Amino acid sequence: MPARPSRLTECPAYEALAQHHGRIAEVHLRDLFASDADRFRRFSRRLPGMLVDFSKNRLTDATLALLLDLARECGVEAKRDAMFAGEKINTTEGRAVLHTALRNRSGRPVLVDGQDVMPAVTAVLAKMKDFSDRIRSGAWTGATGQRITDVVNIGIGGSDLGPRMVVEALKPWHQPGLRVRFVSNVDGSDIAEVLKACDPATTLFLVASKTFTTQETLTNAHTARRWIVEALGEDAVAKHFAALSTNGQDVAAFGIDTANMFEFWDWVGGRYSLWSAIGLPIAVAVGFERFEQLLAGGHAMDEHFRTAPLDQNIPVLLAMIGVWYVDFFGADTYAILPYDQYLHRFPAHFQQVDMESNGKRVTLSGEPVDVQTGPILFGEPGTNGQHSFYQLIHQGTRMVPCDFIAPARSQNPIGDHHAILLSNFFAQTEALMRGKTPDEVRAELAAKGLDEAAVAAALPHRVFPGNRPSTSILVDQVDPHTLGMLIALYEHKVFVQGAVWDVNSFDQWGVELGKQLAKQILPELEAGTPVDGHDASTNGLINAWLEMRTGG
Ligand SMILES: O=P(O)(O)OC[C@H]1O[C@H](O)[C@H](O)[C@@H](O)[C@@H]1O
Repeated sequence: MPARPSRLTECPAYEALAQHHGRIAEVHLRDLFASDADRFRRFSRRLPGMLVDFSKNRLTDATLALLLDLARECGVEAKRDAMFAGEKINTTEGRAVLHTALRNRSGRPVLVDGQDVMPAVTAVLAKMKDFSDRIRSGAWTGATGQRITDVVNIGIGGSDLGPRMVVEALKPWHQPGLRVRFVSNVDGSDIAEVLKACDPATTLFLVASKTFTTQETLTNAHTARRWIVEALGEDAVAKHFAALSTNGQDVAAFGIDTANMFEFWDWVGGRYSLWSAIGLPIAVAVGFERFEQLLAGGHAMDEHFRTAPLDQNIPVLLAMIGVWYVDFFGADTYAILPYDQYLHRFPAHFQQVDMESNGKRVTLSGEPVDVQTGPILFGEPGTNGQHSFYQLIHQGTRMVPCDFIAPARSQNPIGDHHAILLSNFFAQTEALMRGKTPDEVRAELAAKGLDEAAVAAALPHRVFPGNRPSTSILVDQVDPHTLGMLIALYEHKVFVQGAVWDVNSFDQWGVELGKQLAKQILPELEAGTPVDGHDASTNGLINAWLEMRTGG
């Protein structure tokens, strides 16, 4: 593979795209649809159970060809193959990136440092099956012999968002009488509210932390441990705690029997870890068989990503469309809008996956990037978002590319709810694309009997420019397999964008500084004497808090 130019803007396709952008920026999507009856067919792709329509994006055949040229010039295919092959593509941490091995159902070995990781993956899966079966059947009992009714996952970041999102998404498959709860925030209110709802005799904690050093998780875990020990005694810990971690030593030091530890490995990134032992709360909530279906869905998307030609490759297409908006249209933001209540944590999970992966400012070789990188991601389920922030998406000054996701079939087919939901799903993308022209507004207002002056005054406020891009993803239903496909699709999309921007999508050094400073400040707060070692604002805030905290 010829080396890519050190700067993205020096890639021939980048230059060509910049010129092409000048031409396409003037073109309205309404006209692209009007002039091409075949546009939907040409700009949509299907996989079993999934339709991805990207025809309502600001692109033509020429755009797509150039975007795929750019992907090739950036070596996306070789980087993808390097990831699947277990090369240490997380260069700042010297680690392979192999969440794909966790869901590898192919029987092919996956080598890290010459060693096949699959036997260890399979062994942990077997242990997860055994454990989740025993919790669900009631064979695992607490210290007093009662069955477990509440499993509380204590974790944060990747050790919370992914499993929490999936557990929420698969609620129709939860076992009655067995609740899976999540505690993440170090704010004591988070754990306090969960403990209020639980009985120590029937509660089991999963302490989920890749490093087992995360302050929030350990603080919450210690509080949970005290709660169990106070109610049931020290010996109860073994029956009421398990750990999901890569760090056996610290798990043992915490006092959790390593027999109750579910291992994973440094080649699993935190935000990609829901497929690993971190997925144990998922297996407990919906059963191991369905957890395996989730893995199978992820694997199906891996196979597609690994083998499909770029112009058929859905993660690649979505990634390059994203690059198009970020780098050529200057779009700073990006919205994921699931029209499915069960997917309400999907945007929150991908906020971490995307923003922690590609929120980077230097290339792999440490040079400042010469283009914008990861966008600001936000989202809420439809239709709720429609009554909140969609106004800005329709009529604000910024372009906000949106992904709309909906299931064809509802898990709760009640009356006409689903048809109403989907009518909104279809209507929003149509409205964003078409907009409403001055002529249309004029005719509408005139029909209402408004006089000319009133029409003229109202007109600018009622016009929708349209031409606002969206991608629609329709899935058969939100079930474990489809959800696995969807998650892996977005993971790979983020990967491809990171490959184009030439950043390390698998480290997160930006999280460290605040952590270090908090460690310095905590003893100052505990000492309780006024401070003067920080900047004036930080000193002022700390000293004010020291006064205010007593409520005096
Ligand atoms: O799983 P842990 O080691 O406890 O890490 C939990 C989270 O905290 C870190 O600060 C990172 O920003 C996240 O990527 C990670 O998922």
